[in-house]
Amino acid sequence: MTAEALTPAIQATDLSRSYDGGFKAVRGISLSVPRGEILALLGTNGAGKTSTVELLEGLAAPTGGTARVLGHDPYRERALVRPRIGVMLQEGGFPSDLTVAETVRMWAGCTSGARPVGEVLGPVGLAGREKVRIKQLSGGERRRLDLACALLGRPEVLFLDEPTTGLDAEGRRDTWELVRALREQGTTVLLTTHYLEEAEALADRLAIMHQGRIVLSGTPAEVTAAQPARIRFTLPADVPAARLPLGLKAAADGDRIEIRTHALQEDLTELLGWAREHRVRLDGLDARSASLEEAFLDIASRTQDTPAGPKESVTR
Ligand SMILES: Nc1ncnc2c1ncn2[C@@H]1O[C@H](COP(=O)(O)OP(=O)(O)OP(=O)(O)O)[C@@H](O)[C@H]1O
Repeated sequence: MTAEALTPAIQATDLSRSYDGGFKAVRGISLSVPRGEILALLGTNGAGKTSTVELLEGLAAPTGGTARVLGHDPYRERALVRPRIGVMLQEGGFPSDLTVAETVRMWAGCTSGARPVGEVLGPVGLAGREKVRIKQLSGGERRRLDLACALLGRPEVLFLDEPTTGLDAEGRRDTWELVRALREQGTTVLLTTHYLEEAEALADRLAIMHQGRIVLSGTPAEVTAAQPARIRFTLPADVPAARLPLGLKAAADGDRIEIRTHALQEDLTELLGWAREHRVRLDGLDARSASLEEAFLDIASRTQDTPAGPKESVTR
């Protein structure tokens, strides 16, 4: 195996970016995406995802730290990196009077080794729409056209910034299939998304950004496992929460009880055993494992003053 094949497709080390006026949008993030993997970058609005992706795409110079794409600095060595990557921005911004085919041909003119128009329109579901003008396309169709253009140069690394925003459920699934097929062919993908189920369905690894930092990362299973599971129920009015077994870390909100636990099966067994022994009815009993959504909401609820915790990196 060559040295290049062993280099991660995308690597960021302590990367940061400040805008004019001094606002720090990216505050020292480190991540590494091996070749042929999909990394989903998640975060609330303004977390710094696009600012980060733009650094990795070579569209802006970092204020600090380093970025490497296919072993090169994407900003300083743009001429080397650009032909090997595909970029789907949040808003393609194509001239609205051009047709679909004209747009792809125009884009192909700026792409080294561009494949034929039909080869990219078919997979994104725009076959037969060649003569339609951009202004007549739906929002979802424009997103597909953005994707078609990003695929023109058979990129080794593909950056997708919110690729399925505006797509209906079927269009979203089709895009997922396409992205999975690209991974099968060895393409490395970095995607940002607001859809947690998209990240869960596609990504080998996730990184959740908050206020310019990566605060949680790992495989979808690891990120979810870091969160406690929850058991909820209501106790009868004549049973005070203090009578619950001490080992259960229960919090009461009126008569509604919540237990957050990393040992769901054991704690649920203990609770049900106690309820049976004392003939207590647990109304509205609900036990559920942690979800990515909970991990995300927990992070999103952190305020500016809350420390972001130890700096975590997405490395293997
Ligand atoms: N050109 C700019 N000048 C100054 N501040 C900017 C600029 N672009 C972005 N920002 C700020 O940087 C922060 C991060 O923005 P960024 O677009 O990277 O976040 P994001 O995670 O991609 O958000 P979204 O999910 O809304 O797309 C935001 O507070 C934003 O207002």
